[in-house]
Amino acid sequence: TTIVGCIFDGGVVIAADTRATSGPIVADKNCEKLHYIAPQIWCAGAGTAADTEFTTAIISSQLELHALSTGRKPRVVTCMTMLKQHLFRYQGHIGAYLVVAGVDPTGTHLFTVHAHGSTDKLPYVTMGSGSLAAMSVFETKWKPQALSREEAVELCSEAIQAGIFNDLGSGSNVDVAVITKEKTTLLRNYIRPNERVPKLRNYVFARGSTAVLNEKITIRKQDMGNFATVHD
Ligand SMILES: C#CCCCC(=O)N[C@@H](Cc1ccccc1)C(=O)N[C@@H](CC(C)C)B(O)O
Repeated sequence: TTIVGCIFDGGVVIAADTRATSGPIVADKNCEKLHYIAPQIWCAGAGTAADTEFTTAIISSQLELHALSTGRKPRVVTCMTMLKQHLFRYQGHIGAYLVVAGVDPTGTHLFTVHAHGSTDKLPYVTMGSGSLAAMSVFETKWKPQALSREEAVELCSEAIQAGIFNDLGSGSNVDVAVITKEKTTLLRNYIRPNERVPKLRNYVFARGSTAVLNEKITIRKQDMGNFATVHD
């Protein structure tokens, strides 16, 4: 997996590839790694598919109950804290490596949460087996000046593509989610760089397509008797 997150002036972008693997086998060529937590909080997941799916669903549910009991909009830091405490309790046995991003009344936030429960708060992050390929893009192209929405989307898309093309654990398509104060936009399969083109069913070549450079006919000794002696 390659997953990334990047803050821009007005919100935050997260993106992911769509490959699920089981050893050397591609188990799913177009799976979803961007998970809904709350209207303006989304999570990208790497690691064990089941663990990322269930962990985000459980915390999404708990966060909704928390928002209802407080009567306030859910905060990204609350989501991050619930995730880290859950994962720490299981001492890393829940293989969920998450990028948590969103906008709440306190502002725009981007965190990473690792399976053992450690967290980081940064302006751009990468996770998964393709994270080094993706980080090479950020370390080369990211700038401290505020990025525009388009710049952030392009940068995240390029970082994911670095993972898709250089990491065997990543592949297929690019999914993107753009979260702003106004709304969240999920761009499923934003880029499809590995479309499978229809294969030609049959290959017919005209005679002479391949030049015959020389011909050599050998008759076996024991076959010599099989030819009538021809005299003019
Ligand atoms: C078979 C099957 C379904 C997917 C199995 C499955 O979790 N694959 C994992 C790799 C893995 C991990 C731990 C045990 C085995 C296999 C996988 O593809 N993880 C990607 C993210 C998830 C959300 C798709 B990525 O991190 O590479």
